[in-house]
Amino acid sequence: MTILIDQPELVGEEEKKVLVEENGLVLDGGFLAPETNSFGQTFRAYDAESQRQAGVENFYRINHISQTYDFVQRMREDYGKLDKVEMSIWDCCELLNDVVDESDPDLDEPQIEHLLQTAEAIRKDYPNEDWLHLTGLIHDLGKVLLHPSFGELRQWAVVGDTYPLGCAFDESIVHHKYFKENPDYHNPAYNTKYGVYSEGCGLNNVLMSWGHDDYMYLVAKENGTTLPSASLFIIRYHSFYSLHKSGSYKHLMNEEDAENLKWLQIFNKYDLYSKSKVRIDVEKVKPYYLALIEKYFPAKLRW
Ligand SMILES: O[C@H]1[C@H](O)[C@@H](O)[C@H](O)[C@@H](O)[C@H]1O
Ligand SMILES: [Fe+2]
Ligand SMILES: [Fe+2]
Repeated sequence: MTILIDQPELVGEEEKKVLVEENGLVLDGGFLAPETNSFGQTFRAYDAESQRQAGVENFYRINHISQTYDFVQRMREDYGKLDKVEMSIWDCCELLNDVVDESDPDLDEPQIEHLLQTAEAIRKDYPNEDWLHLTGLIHDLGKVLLHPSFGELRQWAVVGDTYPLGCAFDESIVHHKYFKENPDYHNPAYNTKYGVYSEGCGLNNVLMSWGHDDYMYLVAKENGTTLPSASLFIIRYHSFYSLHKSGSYKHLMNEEDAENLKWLQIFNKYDLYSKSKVRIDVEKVKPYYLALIEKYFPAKLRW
């Protein structure tokens, strides 16, 4: 059951309401989602005419044709070695200064802005969950795969929504039609509801399309982060919109996934709706995040 609690703070005309579950989990920290993005469109309107539409659709065409079960296995094996670079979390944030994501209809700012906008929006509504602030800061760091020192992967292998391989592609996935040209689409071992999986097998056993989510999850875990399991879950599945937004693929989840999904759904609002042209003063907030990084990560990580 969820309870509505009035917040004394007034936001414009509206009074802030906070949704709290019986177990104390704050489902809605009072975040008021804007109706339109900085291009005047609703968020994630993949078919609406806009200056980014054609580029984004072309991105998904290539992504859907190229992500296969075999490809993901090879990438996980190669990048799982973490033998590319040694650097700190903050160094990586700075590398993302130059990265713009071609899959995103709502944002054309450098990625470091998005990281700080997400983290700061969470911090405002959930001041005591410092692990969630840091999760906001690092959730997209895997986009560093686009950087020359990481083999300069193409955008289709790094960004965009993610989905399972090894079972049928669900209709709720953005621009689903392009999967018809993916070899796995025609492979009977991979194109049924369960494919190579079984009921409740747990997402940990599911091979997701390769990109910044799974890579950053591997980096955080293998470098021994002390962040809680909900944080690792958020990092790993934040682009899995067909699950956390559309509710598809729930038959593959286990109980732990179901618990963690609640946090992911909270996180998603901040990840999506904090995207704006309002810049954060990096130097001002840097000391706070450096302290958090020190609390949850070693000084240097293997990437
Ligand atoms: O275009 C966006 C972007 O690449 C995000 O980082 C990712 O998490 C989203 O799922 C995707 O739709
Ligand atoms: Fe992301
Ligand atoms: Fe993000």
